[in-house]
Amino acid sequence: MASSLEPHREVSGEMDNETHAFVAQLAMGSFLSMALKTACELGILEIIAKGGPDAKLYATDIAAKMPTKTNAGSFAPILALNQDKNFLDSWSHLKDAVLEGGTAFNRAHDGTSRNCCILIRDLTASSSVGITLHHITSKYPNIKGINFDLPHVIQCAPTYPGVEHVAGDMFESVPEGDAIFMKGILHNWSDEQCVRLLKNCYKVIPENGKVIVAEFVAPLMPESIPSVKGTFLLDVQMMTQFPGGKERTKE
Ligand SMILES: C[S@@+](CC[C@H](N)C(=O)[O-])C[C@H]1O[C@@H](n2cnc3c(N)ncnc32)[C@H](O)[C@@H]1O
Repeated sequence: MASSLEPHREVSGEMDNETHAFVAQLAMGSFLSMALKTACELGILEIIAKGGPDAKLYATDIAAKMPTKTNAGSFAPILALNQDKNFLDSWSHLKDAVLEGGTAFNRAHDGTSRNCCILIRDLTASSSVGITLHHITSKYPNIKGINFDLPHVIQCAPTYPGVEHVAGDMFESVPEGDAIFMKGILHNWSDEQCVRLLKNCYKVIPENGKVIVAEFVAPLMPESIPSVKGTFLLDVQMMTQFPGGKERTKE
């Protein structure tokens, strides 16, 4: 008999985004109970329910009604609340089951983006042991790659053709490159730390250089689909493991 946990299609080779998101959900499932426990302890569910069915509550509105006082300053609980609330909102069936009250939502900002085309000769990447860079240089052997990471990580990195391993601290400086590719790096760090890192990247790229960032994009409105649930699971994981870490919206 078919169950909602069974995959809906055959997956061969590369996983598609929704399948990957579903696997991530299973792997990070414990964050749902952690977020729910925190929401209960902070009284978030009661506050939203008390707002009534038509209430539109921002995270700051909910934070203002919370009796809990923390030592972390006023910004930290609001930030944490946003992350926890987005995550819970993306589990709409849970929200519907628990809440009879209003909807909580986030402030929207307009933003624009543009596409760019890049030609890379030297590519610097912060990428652990260099596997991502190896995928790139094996397909495009004209690209020379520099895998940059902390010394204890570089120590364990295997040798790949076209990939040079360089050890250092990206908050001090990063190696030069026509392009700098960072996958899953910025979400570990606070906005201030990201700015510091991005400034270090800017210093070492040429005038027409590129900094390429690969991250999950958090939507402005939580939706109950696997890719969004996965992004907010990761958001909660970042919040719990890295001070200031978070998944960011496109803006
Ligand atoms: C989330 S992992 C990167 C994941 C990898 N890019 C991938 O796609 O699988 C973050 C990496 O940043 C490295 N890192 C952390 N602090 C660093 C620093 N100050 N300087 C350089 N690398 C650092 C970590 O050692 C780790 O390998």
